[in-house]
Order: sequence, then structure tokens, then C-alpha cells
Amino acid sequence: MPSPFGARLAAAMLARGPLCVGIDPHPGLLAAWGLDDSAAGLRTFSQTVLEAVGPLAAAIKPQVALYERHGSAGIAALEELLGAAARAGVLTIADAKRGDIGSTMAGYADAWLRDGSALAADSVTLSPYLGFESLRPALDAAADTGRGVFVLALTSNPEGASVQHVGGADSVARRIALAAAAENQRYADAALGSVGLVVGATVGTALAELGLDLAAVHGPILAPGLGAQGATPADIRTTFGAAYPAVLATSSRGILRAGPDVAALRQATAETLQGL
Ligand SMILES: O=c1ccn([C@@H]2O[C@H](COP(=O)(O)O)[C@@H](O)[C@H]2O)c(=O)[nH]1
Repeated sequence: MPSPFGARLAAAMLARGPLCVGIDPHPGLLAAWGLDDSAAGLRTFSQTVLEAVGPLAAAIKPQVALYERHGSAGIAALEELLGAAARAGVLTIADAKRGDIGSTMAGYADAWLRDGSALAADSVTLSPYLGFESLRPALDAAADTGRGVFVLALTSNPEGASVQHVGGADSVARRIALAAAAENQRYADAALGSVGLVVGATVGTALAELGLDLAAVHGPILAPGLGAQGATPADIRTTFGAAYPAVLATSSRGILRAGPDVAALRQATAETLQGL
């Protein structure tokens, strides 16, 4: 078994910097790159981004929805990307936001986190709306196979607050963070645990207002919202404070808009990294 995901991600962040590049093949981006909105277009898009940013980013994050919209051929393109990234030694975060009752959750865990699955990634994003404990099959599969998970806590979209802030000092988001911290006790010896959280780079003062101590989670914090959603590298330091060393900022459109030229994608990645 490889070393645990959190340890591998911490090493990659130390070596390359705290940036994940999202691979989001939106129809508009495919068109801007001169590609068809088809599985073949997805394939070229994905492999170009991997070639460009693979040597620079700590991880890549394919957005599963944008592959699913092409049906089985789109999923095949995603499988090819995940396989190519694994061969190139680039860590992957499948942004699938899965969550279900435990018995069904086991199916998702098998798909995204078990050896031998064509969709197996280094980690997957999970939704805890059915209760943190419903994610148990994925938490255990990740621990068994040296993979990781990122559980949605405070998302980058403004609508998230209507659910995640509920409870005030005992908010839904804080309970998710506490549950992740408890889960990471099994990774106490690693630089970072393998149970991460998703906390938007756009959440502003919400962490302080809700009393979330992200540094105590001992897991990676995936922070979307950089670039196209308006957050800046400076916002990341201000927003996350003491938890900053665990933050993996992620940007998709803000970098992808520089394509399809590989050198331009690399430059956009390097410029984003410089500010972090
Ligand atoms: O709270 C969340 C959780 C996930 N995302 C995902 O990240 C990328 C962001 O793309 P940008 O182009 O950099 O805005 C996208 O795949 C989202 O589904 C998020 O934005 N916020």
C-alpha cells in the first residue's frame, strides 16, 4: 500500500506549492480551445492540462460532472485521465461530491477509492448531507488503500450558508470539522491526515464567526474559489490564518482560460502559485 494520502499530499505541497489545478471541461472552454463538445474534445483537453500543469501543481482535480455529461464516453475520458495522472505521479482529487446511505455509499467507495477500479483516484470529494457517519464506507476504504477524502464543510457558493451556518456556535460546518478531526486521529503520525475538508476561499470571516478551528482538523483543506469566483491568493492567507499550511487552493477556469497553449497554461499556473 502507498503511504497515506495526507502524507503524500503534504509532500507534494511542500515540493511544488499549495496549488491544485481543476480540470473543468466546460462547453465554453472547449469551444475557446477550438475543441468539440464531445468525448474526443474532453480527452484532448484533459491530456493537455495534465501535460501542462502536472509537473507544477500539487494535485489536479477533474470535475466529474463535466465528464458525466458525455455519458459513458465521457467517463472513459475521465478514466484515461486518472490513469495517465497516476502513471505520471500526479495526485488526483475526483470532484464527484458523493454521499448516500451507508449501503450505497459502499458502492461509491468501491468506484472511487478501491484498487482495481478504473475510476480510482487518490482522493474524492464527499457530501455529508446524509450525516458524516454515512460516509463510513468511504472513510474506511480510503484508510485501507492509502487514499483520501475531502468532505464539504463550508462551500464557496453563497447559497451554502443557508445549510452550513445553521446552529451558530454549534454550526453544521463546525460539526463536520470536528468529525473530520476525530477521524484524523488515526493519521496522527502523518504530516497531514487523509480526511480533508472543502472550505471555500470565498468564505471571508465565516470561519471566525462560526468558531471553526481548521488547524485542529489535521487534514488538508481544499479551498476552491480562487480566480474565477473572485478570491485572491492574499484572501487565502487572511481567511485561513493559522490553518494556512494545510490549505490546498484550487483554481479551474482562472488557469484553464490561458489554454490551449501548454506554455501559457504553465505560466498561468506559475503566476497563481507565486501569490500563494
Ligand atoms: O465549495 C465548492 C466545492 C467545489 N467547487 C468546485 O471547484 C471548481 C471551481 O472552479 P472555478 O472555475 O475555479 O470556479 C468547480 O469544479 C466546482 O465544482 C467549488 O467551486 N466550490
